Amino acid sequence: MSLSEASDKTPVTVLTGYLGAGKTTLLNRILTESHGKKYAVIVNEFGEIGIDNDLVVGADEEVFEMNNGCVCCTVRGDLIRILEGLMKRKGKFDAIIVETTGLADPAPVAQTFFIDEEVGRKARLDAVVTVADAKWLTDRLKDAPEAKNQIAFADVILLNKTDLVSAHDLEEVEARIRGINPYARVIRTEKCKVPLDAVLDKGAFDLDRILAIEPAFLEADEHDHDHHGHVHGHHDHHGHDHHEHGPDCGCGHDHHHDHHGHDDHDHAHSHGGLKHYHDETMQSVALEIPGDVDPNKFMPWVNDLAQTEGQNFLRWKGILAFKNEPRRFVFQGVHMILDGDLQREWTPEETRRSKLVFIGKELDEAKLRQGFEACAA
Ligand SMILES: Nc1nc2c(ncn2[C@@H]2O[C@H](COP(=O)(O)OP(=O)(O)OP(=O)(O)O)[C@@H](O)[C@H]2O)c(=O)[nH]1
Repeated sequence: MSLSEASDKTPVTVLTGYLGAGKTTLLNRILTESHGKKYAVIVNEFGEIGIDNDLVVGADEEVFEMNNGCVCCTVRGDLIRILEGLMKRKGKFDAIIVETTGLADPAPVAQTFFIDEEVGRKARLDAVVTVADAKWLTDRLKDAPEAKNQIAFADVILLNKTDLVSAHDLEEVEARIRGINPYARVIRTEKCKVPLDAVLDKGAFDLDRILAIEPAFLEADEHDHDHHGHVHGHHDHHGHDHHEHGPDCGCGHDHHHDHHGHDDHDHAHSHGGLKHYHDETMQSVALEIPGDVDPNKFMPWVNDLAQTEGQNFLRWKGILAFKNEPRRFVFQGVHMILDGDLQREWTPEETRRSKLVFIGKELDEAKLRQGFEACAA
């Protein structure tokens, strides 16, 4: 991970969600609303002729398609080429939206913005937005590992098609989402009707908000601390490979991360009406140091962590106070790929503190905490 400035990079929104959830509906909304901005749209149709292209409206926007191969390998190459082409014409648009296929794992798409130096200098991953189908999500969480990953991965989740379910069922499905990803902002929508500033240009993944609300949700459940990152010993690793290739394709992506849908034994707890589901295959850990960290300790620690544990981290993010640094260090990771920026200065009203959150599988909270605390300045 290297240090760079975030300021004038083009924001990129990665749009994901299961088949039929409403991604195209959202995209059309973004492109037709009068916002005075120009978006370049990259549509990834997984191994088929892109019909989404025809469905996307908006005369001014340019739509690029990527049609070939596994998103994790060949498509990353395609994406880099398209992005580099776009960057050469910088100034013609304000932001980039990448719509991923309903089946794609968003990780390799998100990682592209950290991995490729040229792309990373000019574009920044703004947020991963997942559209979830209120009617079908609960079923898909049982039978489609991709659906769960997309929820776990998200910064913003549109819980769409609210017109198709009862208020009770909506509560249920939102509680399931929260059990997988307590950090995403969940917005209930019909036909993806949402103020665009809720999904676009969130900046650093809405990190302030995430880290501010953070343990409040989790700690509502005082009787059971282990959902912070309890390591469950009975995961079924069926090793099903949902990609066309084996683990040695060299793309650095985790091809064996799909637990095989045996996760229907989530625990539900109820506290004052707020139902809690703890997803057994997806956990989150939030860590805080009430002060500065030493970058000379932190950087080697996270880089090492990325190598050794990165497979299990879907997303990790943080805001850190580095010793003798007036600016906040904002950091994000997708599996073993990391990115960090020195951003705005800490304001006089803010207490300098350092926070990290992890969303992933088999997180060893005690070990992560110990490692992070050893980085204190
Ligand atoms: N009832 C209802 N239908 C919706 C809503 N939002 C979208 N739809 C419909 O759901 C269908 C799928 O929506 P799309 O936007 O094409 O979904 P998608 O995620 O792009 O689908 P794929 O490209 O197949 O992955 C369309 O017929 C939409 O009109 C909603 O809030 N309520």
